[in-house]
Amino acid sequence: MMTLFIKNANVLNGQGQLESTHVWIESGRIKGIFPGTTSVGEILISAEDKQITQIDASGKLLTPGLIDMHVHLREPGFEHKETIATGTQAAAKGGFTTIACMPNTKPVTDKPEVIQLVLDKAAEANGVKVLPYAAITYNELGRELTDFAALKQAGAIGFTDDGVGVQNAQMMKDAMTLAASMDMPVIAHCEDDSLVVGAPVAESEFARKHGLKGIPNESEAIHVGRDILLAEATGVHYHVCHVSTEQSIRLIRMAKSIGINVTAEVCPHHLILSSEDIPGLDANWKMNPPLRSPRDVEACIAALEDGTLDMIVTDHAPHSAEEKAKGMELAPFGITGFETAFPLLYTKFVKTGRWSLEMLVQRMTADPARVFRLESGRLEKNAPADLTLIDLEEERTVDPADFASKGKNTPFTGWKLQGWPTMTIVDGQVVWAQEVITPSA
Ligand SMILES: NC(=O)N[C@@H](CC(=O)O)C(=O)O
Ligand SMILES: [Zn+2]
Ligand SMILES: [Zn+2]
Repeated sequence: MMTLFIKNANVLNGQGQLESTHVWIESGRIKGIFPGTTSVGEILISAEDKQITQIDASGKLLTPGLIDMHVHLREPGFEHKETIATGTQAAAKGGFTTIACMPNTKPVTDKPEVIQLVLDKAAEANGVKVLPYAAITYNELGRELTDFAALKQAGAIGFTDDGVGVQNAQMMKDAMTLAASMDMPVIAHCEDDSLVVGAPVAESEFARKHGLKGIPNESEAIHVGRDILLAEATGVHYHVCHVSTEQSIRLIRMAKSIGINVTAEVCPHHLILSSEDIPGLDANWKMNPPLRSPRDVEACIAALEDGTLDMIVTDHAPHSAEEKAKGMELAPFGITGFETAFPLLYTKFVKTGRWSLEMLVQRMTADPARVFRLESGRLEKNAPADLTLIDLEEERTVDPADFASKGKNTPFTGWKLQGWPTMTIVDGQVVWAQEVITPSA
């Protein structure tokens, strides 16, 4: 076990200010947090392990490791898009220490063996914590509930048919009743297929101009409304995936105000881009839910600010260049997310003064940890040493060629951003660093 001493890092204190801080890590946990004025020698003299790796974090932000509760790692079955090895490497490079992966693989994670396979592959990978979701229905077809008890036993942390909505209300109600009985959450991709019919982008001027069918806002919100009523009836913890519309937000806000157990997430792209930004028929701008109107974008930002939306997730959805080259109508939905998320949000919302750094960090650490009852997500004595170092000053241009992810499908190519992670630590082990670190006595 590595013993780490991170010195002179900038850490957010409870008041939202940055304070120079030393952090001592032993046996995978945070053993001590000291003001930067404390003499390093004095602290280290009491260390049992004398083989201590010191990391000089002067000028860098140190946060709890980032948590991403909605990602696609594509393995098993779609290894040409991503593998658990490449996906966790991309996650680490993006500063993420815990990620929760979706079941729309091939086979779908609808059986304990598939959950086990994901956990085995994750254990062989770089150390980033991988939490698997299991499917609600076999093959995500919406016809028959999976064996929730067996899947929970195998290590699933929740149930979702992400990729598609559960079309049948009784099926969703049965899923919620069963999940509630075993204290497990239901996580929903909200989309009513009868209102979508094969459209690649949102109903918008862009769709009209290019003669494309449009996805209406109601196709999302109608499921949110339905599921809130079912969550009220069953008492389940209901979590809404990738919220993108003003209408969904209105419903979630109302549900929370009367105490229904609903939580929700939002993606960086739905906070930053609208359908008006799509430059042309480039499928790197195609994702589900689609980019909506500027009004929806503003509603998402405001809802994240007031806590109606609880957390930020990337919905990291890698696809191959060949698949994305099929064009706006035929290419699959989805964009990569891990390696741009923090710099995008830092540059667009913190640098501009709209959000505090504290709020951004909370929505990517403490808030997901609270909602999904994870032990990580806080920088405290005795907490797991899941930590991320970030350079808030360095400006770099997004170039997919630099991604560790196999997925190069991003609409953010060429964007100049600040706030790049430089080191990611999981359970006290450095799982990724921009520069090689050598142990020092
Ligand atoms: N978000 C996407 O556009 N695509 C996801 C599926 C999903 O999250 O619904 C994918 O698996 O590619
Ligand atoms: Zn989805
Ligand atoms: Zn997804």
